[in-house]
Formats: sequence, C-alpha cells, structure tokens
Amino acid sequence: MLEAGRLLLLVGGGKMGEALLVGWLRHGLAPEAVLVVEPDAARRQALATTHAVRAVAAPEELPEAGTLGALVLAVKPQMMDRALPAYVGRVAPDTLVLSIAAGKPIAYFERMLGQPLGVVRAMPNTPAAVGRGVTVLCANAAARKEQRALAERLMAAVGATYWIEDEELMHAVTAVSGGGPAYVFHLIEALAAAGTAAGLPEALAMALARGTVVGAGELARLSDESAAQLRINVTSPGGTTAEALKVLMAEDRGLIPLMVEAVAAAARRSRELA
Ligand SMILES: NC(=O)C1=CN([C@@H]2O[C@H](COP(=O)(O)OP(=O)(O)OC[C@H]3O[C@@H](n4cnc5c(N)ncnc54)[C@H](O)[C@@H]3O)[C@@H](O)[C@H]2O)C=CC1
Ligand SMILES: O=C(O)[C@@H]1CCC=N1
Repeated sequence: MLEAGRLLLLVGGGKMGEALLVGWLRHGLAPEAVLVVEPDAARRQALATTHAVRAVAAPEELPEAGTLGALVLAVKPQMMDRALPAYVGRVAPDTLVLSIAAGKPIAYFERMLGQPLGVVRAMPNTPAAVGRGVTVLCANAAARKEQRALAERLMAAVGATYWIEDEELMHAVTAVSGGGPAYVFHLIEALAAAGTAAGLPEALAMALARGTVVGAGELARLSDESAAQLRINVTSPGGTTAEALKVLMAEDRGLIPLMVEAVAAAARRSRELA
C-alpha cells in the first residue's frame, strides 16, 4: 500500500483513526510501517496490543525515521491547531498529508505545515469500521499523481470513494455522508419508539427496528432497483404502508423538508468549523 521503506504516521487513534488502521492492515499494510500518536493511554495500549503497531503518546517520542510516506490526521478539528506544529519538520514535498477532520480546509494545512505540500482532504464515515464507509476526497493542486493514488488506496481500504474538485462541496458532503450514519441510527431509535408507542414490548420494538434498517440497507446495497422503486415494492396500493407514507412524504412536514433542514444545519456548522 505504501512505497517500501516509507512510514505512515497516524495522528489520532480514536474511532476513525482505528477504523482506518484496521482497513489498512487488512489490505496489506505492514504493522511495522505504521506509527501512531495517541495521547490517551488506554486507547494507545489497545491499538498497540490489538493491531501490533507502534503507538506513542506525543510526537516528541517518535523515532527519527526518514521522511514520511503519509501523515494521516485524525484528531478532532478543535485539536488540530495544537497538534499540527510538531509535524512541520516531518513532512517532505512527496509526503501525502491526508486529513479527515471535518470543516478544516486544505488551505489550513498548507498554512500550518508551511511548504508546498500534497494535501488531500477526505470525509469518511463510521461504517468505515466495518469496511462499508463512504469517503469523499479532494486534493490540492500540489498533490502529485502518486499522492492522490495513495490517498485513494488508503480510503478505499475502508469502503467506497468519490472525488470532488470543488472543495466547497465538502460542507454538504460532511452533512450528508459524514454525519449520515447518525441520522440512520436515529431512524432506528425513532422506529423503535414508534413501535413501543404502538404497543410492542421495548426490546422487540428495537429488534424489529434495527433488523428492518439493516435488512433494508442490505437490500439497497444488493439490488439494482432505485430507492424509489424499492419503496414502491413495499407499498401495496390502498394498503398500510401507503398510509404511513402519507405522513412521511407530506410535502410540508414530511421527512424531506426535515432532512433538508438537518443537512443545512450540519453544513452551516461545517462552515463555522472552517
Ligand atoms: N466520527 C465520525 O463520524 C467522523 C469523524 N470525522 C473526523 O475524524 C476526526 C476524528 O474523529 P473521531 O475519531 O470520531 O474522534 P475521537 O475522539 O474518537 O478520536 C480522536 C482521537 O485523537 C486523540 N488526540 C487528541 N489530541 C491529539 C493530539 N494532539 N495528537 C494525537 N492524537 C490526539 C484523542 O485522544 C482521540 O483518541 C475528527 O476530525 C472528525 O471531524 C470524519 C468523518 C466521520
Ligand atoms: O460530527 C462531526 O463533526 C463529524 C463529522 C462528520 C461526522 N462526525
């Protein structure tokens, strides 16, 4: 996955950092080629024992290895100012700088790391933890073909990838697929709550709601039919589902205007974080 002899430095071994790490190792990256900086002792230990990678608490503890093949930034956007300065001396023009931080624009990394660098900004999502992520990538003009290809390999290890040219679209991407899994998990909660309200025991309502979302997701994945057709397939004319959809698809107060509002709010926050 990396050029022989080069190292990948992962900064931040939290939920997303570990999801990426698991994907890379599964796709053939040697554990010896990975260094992780993770200040949280419990997480650091878990990463080192579970994945056999070298993990240190702070950049000062890193070995004086040669220039990096890739610097992957997976800390919270709010931590980035504090984290980045330590890596200025470790990146070279041929190092890929890959950030998954929400909101932080490419220009921010160019400014903080202070030289013409190949920077790729990516927005994955948490299904990356099971290899079913969706990631959108955007590169700066300085990113070489090999750096883009490496970014593609690193993110393809955890799911599907798409590229955009216009970085401004990252706000909408973050709001749709970055946070999208949370909306789907909330749909499970909402369906379960509705089941309980309709008289089902709580545990059964949750099992039905979760199983339904999982099954519908798998059907959507494997089927060639559009989402609209899959919905129509459930909906017998004059039947029960049609009644529910009258509520969910009401033009003024149905799921679409609600989702439009939710995604707009997330995109607004992404712009604020930038
Ligand atoms: N959770 C999600 O659904 C998604 C998150 N992201 C982005 O991924 C990044 C990481 O998010 P999560 O993994 O969810 O957060 P997390 O809180 O699970 O992981 C962040 C990790 O960074 C560590 N950390 C804090 N300061 C550090 C420093 N100076 N150096 C190295 N590590 C440091 C923390 O101890 C923590 O383990 C964020 O920038 C977020 O915007 C992107 C897409 C989806
Ligand atoms: O909520 C957040 O800010 C991050 C970005 C997308 C998912 N989680």
